[in-house]
Amino acid sequence: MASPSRTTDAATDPAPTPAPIAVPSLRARLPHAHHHLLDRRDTPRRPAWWSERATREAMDGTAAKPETKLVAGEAGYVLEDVPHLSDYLPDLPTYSNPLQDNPAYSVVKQYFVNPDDTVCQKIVVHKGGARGNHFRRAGPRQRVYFESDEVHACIVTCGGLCPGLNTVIREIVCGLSDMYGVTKILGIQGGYRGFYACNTINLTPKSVNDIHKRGGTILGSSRGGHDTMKIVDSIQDRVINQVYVIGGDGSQRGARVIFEEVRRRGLKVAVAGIPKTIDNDIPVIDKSFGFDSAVEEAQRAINAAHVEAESAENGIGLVKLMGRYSGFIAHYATLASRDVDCCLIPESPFYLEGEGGLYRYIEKRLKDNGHMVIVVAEGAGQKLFAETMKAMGQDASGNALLLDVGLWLSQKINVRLLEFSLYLP
Ligand SMILES: Nc1ncnc2c1ncn2[C@@H]1O[C@H](COP(=O)(O)OP(=O)(O)O)[C@@H](O)[C@H]1O
Ligand SMILES: O=P(O)(O)OC[C@H]1O[C@](O)(COP(=O)(O)O)[C@@H](O)[C@@H]1O
Repeated sequence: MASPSRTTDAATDPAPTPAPIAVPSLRARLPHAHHHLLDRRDTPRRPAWWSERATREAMDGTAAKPETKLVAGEAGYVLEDVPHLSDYLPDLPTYSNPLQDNPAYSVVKQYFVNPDDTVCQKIVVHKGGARGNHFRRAGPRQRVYFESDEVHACIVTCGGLCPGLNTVIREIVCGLSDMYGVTKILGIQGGYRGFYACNTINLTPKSVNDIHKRGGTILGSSRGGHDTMKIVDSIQDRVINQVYVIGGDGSQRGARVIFEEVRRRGLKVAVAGIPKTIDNDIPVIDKSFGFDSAVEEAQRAINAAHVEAESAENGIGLVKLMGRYSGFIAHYATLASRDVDCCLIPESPFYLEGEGGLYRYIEKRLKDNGHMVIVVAEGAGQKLFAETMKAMGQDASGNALLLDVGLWLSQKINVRLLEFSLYLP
């Protein structure tokens, strides 16, 4: 996507010499927690969200087909339901929700989520059309399946980092403790392998009080190491009955197989997945946590690139942002910043040469404006150079590692600029 051109009188200036592309190194300037936005090659490999790998696997035909719990209704209504304890333990007793003792309870009209509430996949439908796919609405129910003093919960964070992980951990601990009267909450350290290979820590509202001010996850995270049997053995040995998994698509697939094993063993263990993606590429939910921070931080990088580009004749600021398979961070940061001339995202293929190509556009912007800022999402243009560079392989969780579009593009543009300088007016 290219933003509208800004016109200046730069074109009337004497022919400037092309400046090298400024790829601002903001690592030193940004708070530690945000370095990954710019270049995270030296940080633990980050995840791919379900839409990424699921899409890829669906395309390669390698996707496992888990059984989906479908409930058909009238007029084409289909509920894609969540697997639940009561599917295989039908006679479980239920209890009234302790939230009824919450001071807020009496003053709010519709306090609990109606068990039949669903969220529809498509907002826009035709009046005569089918009602389409729906999903179970999340939120507190009037009746619950655990008594407060029976609950032994655990929390694990897996896969890539995302701003807000500690806030989510804190909210689970404080919510369980203060609102549901739960006293036993374990933190599993180091991701899935922590169930069988690491220590656990007791989590209390006091111990998590300040953690939301820190980046990363206080529990640590990891890729790979999902040994379902060992994990469920550990859950059984520790008499855990609620498992909260905070993580991306890989983590949620892991949570699903844990639940399938729990079901196979007939255990009364609830497994809850809290979706994490910095990319905000999950349909149905309003916004994924961490996305706003990412966009905000990205704008700082763009701003710095703009300052550098503006200070050099024919300066180009090239900012590589996160986004393997989705350009939301790049796109939103571009729209918010107003300093970006061109935004390249994975969803929209681009090419270099010829009419409508990137080179022509760069030449025009430099002629018109004397400098420009390009934002490129990490996954943009991969097809363009995949053949000329060596494939990078996979990370420990099986996510494909991407080639560095930032480096490739800056080299390409630098070479082109040298040629371009030959025929600048
Ligand atoms: N299909 C799967 N089955 C079981 N575990 C999985 C699966 N895919 C990923 N995992 C596990 O989930 C964890 C996180 O996955 P990863 O892809 O690294 O990050 P993310 O959850 O952020 O996508 C890893 O420990 C990985 O081993
Ligand atoms: O650590 P890596 O492999 O460079 O991961 C980078 C990729 O992970 C992502 O951040 C996705 O992670 P999420 O799990 O937060 O959605 C992409 O946007 C990004 O391009």
